[in-house]
Amino acid sequence: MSYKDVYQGWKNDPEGFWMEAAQAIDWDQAPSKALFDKGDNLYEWFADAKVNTCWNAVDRHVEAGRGEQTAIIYDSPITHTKRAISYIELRNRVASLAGALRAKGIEKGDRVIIYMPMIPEALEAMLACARLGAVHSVVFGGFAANELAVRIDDAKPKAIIAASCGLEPGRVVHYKPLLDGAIELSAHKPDFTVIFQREQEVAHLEEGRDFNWHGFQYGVEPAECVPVEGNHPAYILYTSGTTGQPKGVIRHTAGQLVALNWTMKNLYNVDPGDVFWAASDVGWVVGHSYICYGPLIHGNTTIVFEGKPVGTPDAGTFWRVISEHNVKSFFTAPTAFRAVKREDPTGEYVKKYDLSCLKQVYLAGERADPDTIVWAQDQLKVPVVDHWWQTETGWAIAANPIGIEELPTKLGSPTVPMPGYDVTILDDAGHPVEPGTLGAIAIKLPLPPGTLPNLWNAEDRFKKSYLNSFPGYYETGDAGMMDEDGYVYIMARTDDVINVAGHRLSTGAMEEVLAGHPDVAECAVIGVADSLKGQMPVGFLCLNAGVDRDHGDVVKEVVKLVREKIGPVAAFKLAIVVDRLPKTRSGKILRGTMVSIADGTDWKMPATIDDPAILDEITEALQTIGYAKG
Ligand SMILES: CCC(=O)SCCNC(=O)CCNC(=O)[C@H](O)C(C)(C)COP(=O)(O)OP(=O)(O)OC[C@H]1O[C@@H](n2cnc3c(N)ncnc32)[C@H](O)[C@@H]1OP(=O)(O)O
Repeated sequence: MSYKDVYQGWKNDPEGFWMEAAQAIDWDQAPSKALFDKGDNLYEWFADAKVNTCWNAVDRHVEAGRGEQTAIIYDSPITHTKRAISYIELRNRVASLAGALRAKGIEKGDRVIIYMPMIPEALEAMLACARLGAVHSVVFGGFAANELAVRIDDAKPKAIIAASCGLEPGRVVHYKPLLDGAIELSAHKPDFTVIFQREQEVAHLEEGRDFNWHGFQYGVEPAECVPVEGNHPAYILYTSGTTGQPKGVIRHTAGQLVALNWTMKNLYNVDPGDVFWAASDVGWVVGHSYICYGPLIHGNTTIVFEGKPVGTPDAGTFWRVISEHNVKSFFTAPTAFRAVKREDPTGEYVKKYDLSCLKQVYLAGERADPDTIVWAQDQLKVPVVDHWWQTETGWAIAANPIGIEELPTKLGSPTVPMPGYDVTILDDAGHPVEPGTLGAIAIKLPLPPGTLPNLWNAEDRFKKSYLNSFPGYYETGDAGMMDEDGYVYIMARTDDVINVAGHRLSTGAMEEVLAGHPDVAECAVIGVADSLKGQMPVGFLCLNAGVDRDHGDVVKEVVKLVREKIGPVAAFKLAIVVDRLPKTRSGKILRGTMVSIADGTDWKMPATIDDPAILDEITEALQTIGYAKG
């Protein structure tokens, strides 16, 4: 069948399409129907089913006689470690961990925060929660204690599972002190923590609160898989919004199982037993969907890679891993390829490895620039698929569905909508626009299985953020267009969220930190174009009257403050002191115009600007740090 047939098949009978896809899942109680309309534009999928994620991701493969197949390959160039874990080992390890969590009181519905680096134990912790029906919330290791505390207060976890440390090139990330700091800062206190002690740093455990990963499993009864309702939350994953308070995206159990399983063949073109590698982090949605759940549900081998595209030890690391572990489909962020390309533009490292196993490459997390795609195509000689999705959707909105049919690539486009997504471009008044016309990218409701049904404890915010602007549609927050062939083009965000090295960050959250500096009266943060990371944040600071300190010192202090409060992942390194910020007459800061000036792209004087002279001041200030060169 062609893509067109499959997409049309879904359009003709959406529920039939997903009921058929649902047959690939082992149900404790099969769903009576696919879609449940909850009213008020809220929908759930397979809500009346009973099912367990861990059973589908682990146990069923053992039951089917594939227990000896490798489930997880751990490859850590940082620690010079490689390890393979079979499905049977994974089942035993997860059942034991889940048993220990249960013995300490964790039950279905309890929240468990996971704060771990890229080690197999992070996946085991996720799966152990899934086994019990506990709702995990993984927090990325590059976030600081304050961000962890915000998530603890929102999710109210009964337990936190963490590692003693993470390892970044050249430095140890001291997770345990960060965790202790977060618990100190948060109003909600977990009952207990479980610490995986890494040999690179053994952390102090607080008697009665902190338990050793191995020790607390001693003598416990392994836990069986607990069937949960189809609409039971599998996890909460926090993502940046326009303010410092992150949004807790909920993923329902059954929808995730059905949708991710469908994508593994139809989009990523792998069969059970094939090796699939997503070089991301468990702290991001890619890590949830395509390091942990998708490949395991589908019976693939997944890779947990603890390293970087360059420097661990060189720009050939990706190719070594692909060749050594027989990777068939590889998923990474454009920023990672840009880093490799910068060090090895002519692909000398590529030539050192036999990459005949590699059949296709997938890029996501940020817009893939044509240069990077062409470079990857030339070097790797396989299809390079840019695809577009979001933390909210959990899987691709638009892609080239290679497992169905390889469509022609159009550089700059992540190709076409996937079944389940009725993508529409709307004007400001909410009317669909003609092909080739720029507008807000919206998706006609209902969204497909596996996407967010709501935000954790924040239904009003969910409606305000996604549903209210265009009634009957999900607002993606991206602007773009579709061409005559139905190809989607993503051009920009419609809000103040920026994307730095594939990490979605809130400029609003950074502004909240800058505004907390005692010498700062007013501030703005924008994302400027960066040839490596896509975008980089730049802060503008207006100091309080009477402050005559060295501007360089204030800048150093705010840079440190953002690292301490949000974390190194914010990559906030640039700030400038200015006298005034450009605003409209109603007081709105003209961030978009500031971005155009910084990037040297065309811009028009905003009709509502209060004082045009301020834009000259901003231009001069940006030139002092190497931007706005025209
Ligand atoms: C499709 C749906 C989605 O969008 S899901 C999100 C998809 N995004 C991704 O998968 C992210 C892709 N990006 C990456 O993997 C990395 O940025 C790559 C390309 C590997 C580069 O890494 P790196 O060189 O560390 O740069 P960076 O900008 O990521 O890091 C900035 C600073 O943060 C630090 N950091 C990073 N990760 C961690 C971590 N897990 N724990 C602690 N710290 C971390 C880095 O060390 C770096 O720190 P520093 O400022 O250099 O001191």
